[in-house]
Amino acid sequence: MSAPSHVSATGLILSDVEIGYRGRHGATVASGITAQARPGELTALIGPNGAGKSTLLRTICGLQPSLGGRVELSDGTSVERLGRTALARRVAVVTTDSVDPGRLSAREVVGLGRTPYLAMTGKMSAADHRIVEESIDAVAGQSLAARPFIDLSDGEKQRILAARALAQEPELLVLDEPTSHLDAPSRVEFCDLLRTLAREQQITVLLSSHELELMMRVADHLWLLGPDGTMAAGSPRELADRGDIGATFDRGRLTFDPDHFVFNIAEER
Ligand SMILES: Nc1ncnc2c1ncn2[C@@H]1O[C@H](COP(=O)(O)OP(=O)(O)OP(=O)(O)O)[C@@H](O)[C@H]1O
Repeated sequence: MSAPSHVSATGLILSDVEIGYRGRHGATVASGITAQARPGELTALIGPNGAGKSTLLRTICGLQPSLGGRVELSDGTSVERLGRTALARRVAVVTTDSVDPGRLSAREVVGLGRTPYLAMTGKMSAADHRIVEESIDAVAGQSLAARPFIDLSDGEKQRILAARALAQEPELLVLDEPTSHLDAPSRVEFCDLLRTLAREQQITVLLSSHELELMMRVADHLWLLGPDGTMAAGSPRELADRGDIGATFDRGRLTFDPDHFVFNIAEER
């Protein structure tokens, strides 16, 4: 599958973004967020529970409004200005609860990714079918394609949902904790797959995760959302060397070793 024609070198740009909730129980969750995610790279959003990762991803995907600042795609378009269909042609979202497939086959689930491109008839063209097959190929999913989606394992489902997202031909692929239900080898495989897709198709891939050691190893770029509502961005090595990872996650017996990208748990005293 080739890179979509609309990709550029800029990807996703956040400028002084404020996220949070309006209303009686609303509050600012984080502010002053300025960061970039580039095409061809895997950017991982990490941070402690409640820091605002899901809130930020929803804001980036246009699923909730920002409280301030700008979220822009490669050509400077604000996501909040795009209508639903235009947004779905440029931004694909994978969350664990984002699909209720009934008895749809895995191939039919991937086909849902073509929805933003279909005419009123809802009928897929030969080109749509070709893109669906290429998307299934990209995740090595042909052996799963005819099976009911609901019968697949969590790891297989994640691959098919990634294929559905690819079928949208997005420039930005956003995944909220995509590895949370996977075993250790599947986590590594799925992240490697995302990185390959980012590179080969020049997609900007942004995922959130609590798998800190894994993200330190697989991500090209990290966004670290701190408990104080600020964001630090840089390569895993840069954040480790600056002490940002330890400052955010060291607690009690747990300390981050910046030389080896691992967390150590001290013996109980
Ligand atoms: N609908 C809502 N209205 C008001 N506050 C909310 C709402 N949803 C989430 N919050 C609050 O926003 C903050 C950030 O939540 P969010 O789910 O974005 O964090 P997170 O980093 O994804 O957390 P976790 O790692 O635990 O999934 C939390 O304090 C949460 O209580």
